[in-house]
Amino acid sequence: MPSKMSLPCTTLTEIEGRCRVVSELPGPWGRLPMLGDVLALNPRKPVQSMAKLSESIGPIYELRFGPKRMVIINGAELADTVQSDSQWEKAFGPPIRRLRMLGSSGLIVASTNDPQWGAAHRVLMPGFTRESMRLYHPVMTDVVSELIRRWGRCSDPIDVAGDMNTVTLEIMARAGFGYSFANLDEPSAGTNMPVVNLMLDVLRYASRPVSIELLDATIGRAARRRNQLNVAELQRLAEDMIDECRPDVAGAPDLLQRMMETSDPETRQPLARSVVRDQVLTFLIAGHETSAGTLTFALHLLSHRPDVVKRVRQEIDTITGGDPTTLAYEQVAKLRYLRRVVDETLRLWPVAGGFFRRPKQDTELGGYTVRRGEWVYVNLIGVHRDKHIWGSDADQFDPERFVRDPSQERQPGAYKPFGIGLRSCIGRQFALHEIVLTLAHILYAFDLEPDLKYRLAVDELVTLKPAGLRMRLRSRS
Ligand code: HEM
Repeated sequence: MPSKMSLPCTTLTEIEGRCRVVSELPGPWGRLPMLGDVLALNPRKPVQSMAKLSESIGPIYELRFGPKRMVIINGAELADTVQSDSQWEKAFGPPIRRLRMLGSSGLIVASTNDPQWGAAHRVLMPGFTRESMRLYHPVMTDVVSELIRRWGRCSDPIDVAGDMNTVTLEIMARAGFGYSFANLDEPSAGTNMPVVNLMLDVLRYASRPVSIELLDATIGRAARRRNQLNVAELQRLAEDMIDECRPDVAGAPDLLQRMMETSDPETRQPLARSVVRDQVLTFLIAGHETSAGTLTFALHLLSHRPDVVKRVRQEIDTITGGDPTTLAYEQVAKLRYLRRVVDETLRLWPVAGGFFRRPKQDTELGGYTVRRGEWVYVNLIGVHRDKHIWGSDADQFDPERFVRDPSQERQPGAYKPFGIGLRSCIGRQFALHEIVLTLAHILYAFDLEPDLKYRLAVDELVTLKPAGLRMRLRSRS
């Protein structure tokens, strides 16, 4: 029998006082000297290729890029292991790290130890309570109603992702910052809203492959310059919003008024203007792109499922008596079937893609050792389609999965579209309310006619989104 020392690919590790042999993590074929696993991933679709790789390698594997190792997990049980905030913390992978160019104290990109993150987090959290959500509801309704009126006059197929970006950005700006980019009722408020294009350009630059980043100093100079100009323009826009912010007299501050008028309850200090500006940009980008992607996926899936749309309309009839334009704040939470549709959409297409964690100490993950500080990427496509949890039809769209059955409680890590722990999404309730409300209005007003030639292709611009989806809408009235 060979000794432990002669076994290939093994290391010894001490875990919970037991000494055990742990195999080295598997990885993809074709690793290049120096460069590592660059050929294993489609650089334009890293999240989808990581999920694909897990089909051949297994739910846990490593990718190496130069000296850096990244552990990828694709299963619900493994995702469970990285939940604890006392043992794991947020890590910042390439696209999120690059978004620091917009402002380093933004909630998404700042480190948890950064005092600015703590201060902004504490000041903003009350902006997402039920009371605050109640204030955003009429604003959301106004914006969506404007879109419905414009679509009602439009006979051409619509650019779904473009219009969803417009509607969610406008909701974020009006509800969060008392600012309006456009009245969506106007014919000109179509898919080419300049600020949406500006943000998409910045996201495109942030999600460019590492291999292209190497060219920044040479042929990538022009792109870098354009990105700097885009970032400067967005920062100017955020400054304008701050300048235009008026004091809250009604005792119902929006997010911007809250940041301008409230001190950090812990330090009693107000937020610095630069910190406020970083949050405005963070919320404009994080608060619209993800919701827009989810709405776009939902409309794509629903356009092929008239049976589901029919049930959604029956539910709206029951709750509102047949007029969704009167949908009140409390009624949105009662649209339970529609909420299941949204949950299922986010299961199949978790628009954030995934998130990075790192252990605070050397630790065990799925029988392998992960060293303190090493990056672990939780690939949500893999986790949310884990057949051990979701069944052999995990790739199918079935909102019934989310009917609550206490006897079949899933493990906590199995469904995490909004992230984990302390650094999970602060805008979760905002997003769910806005998405359910928007879908209720759209599905009640229009029949969705899919382009039967369209095959779903998913772009990755930091977040996931259907590419080139167009759809014809038929007014039901
Ligand atoms: C369907 C829509 C959304 C999804 C799927 C989503 C998902 C996520 C995820 C996974 C994270 C954690 C990222 C990480 O760990 O690196 C996150 C963080 C965050 N999200 Fe969302 N999000 C959505 C909508 C929103 C909205 C509407 C807002 C604002 C109103 C928002 C604001 C934020 C912020 C500020 C953070 C950073 C929180 C922190 O670390 O302090 N998100 N989101």
